[in-house]
Amino acid sequence: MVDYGMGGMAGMGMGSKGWGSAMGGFGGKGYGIDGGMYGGMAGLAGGMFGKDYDEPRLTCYFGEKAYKYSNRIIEPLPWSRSPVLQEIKALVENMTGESFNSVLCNRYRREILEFQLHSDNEQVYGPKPTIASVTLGAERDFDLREGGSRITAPSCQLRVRLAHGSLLVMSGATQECWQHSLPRRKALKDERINLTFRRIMQ
Ligand SMILES: O=C(O)CCC(=O)C(=O)O
Ligand SMILES: [Fe+2]
Repeated sequence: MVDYGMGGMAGMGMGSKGWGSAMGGFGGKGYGIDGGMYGGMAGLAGGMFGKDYDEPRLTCYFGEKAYKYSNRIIEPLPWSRSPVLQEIKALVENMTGESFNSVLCNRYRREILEFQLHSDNEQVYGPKPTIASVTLGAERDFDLREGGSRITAPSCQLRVRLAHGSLLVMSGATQECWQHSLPRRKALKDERINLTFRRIMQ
């Protein structure tokens, strides 16, 4: 785990070691995630929310409570639909020492598009949330820019390469003081799946 040491206020670490058999399943086709995940993703892409548009990524969400995302409400799929995700969640919890009750899954079908600068600072996560981000498939650059509700003049920027099997942990005041994005890139051969494990306050 590499600690990027953001002055103790915000913390970010990264690592890829220590994955068990769950990750092995992601090497081949279909990433080993069961039909539940793909079913859910296809459902969202098909305009489940009334407004049908071509999203740059397919999204699904597992957890217990509905999730508000870009002015949309995403109903959770039950954990029982994906034993693989349960296994990965347990590994991530073990590695981070945190407990998570939801995971947002993004499957990127057109890598050429960017994921715009944002912070995951919704109230539902509470103050200083820990968000653990797992990358599967294609590598992708992940940019961090200092700024956000508490900082008006951005000063620091950071680029991290998210490799297959990597775990990026954003904690402390990361969401308050930093924004993150995926920069625009040429189309990649492989798809990418990103899993962000989060704790939603009950
Ligand atoms: O795909 C990624 O690495 C980041 C996704 C992200 O920032 C999000 O879902 O909020
Ligand atoms: Fe994010």
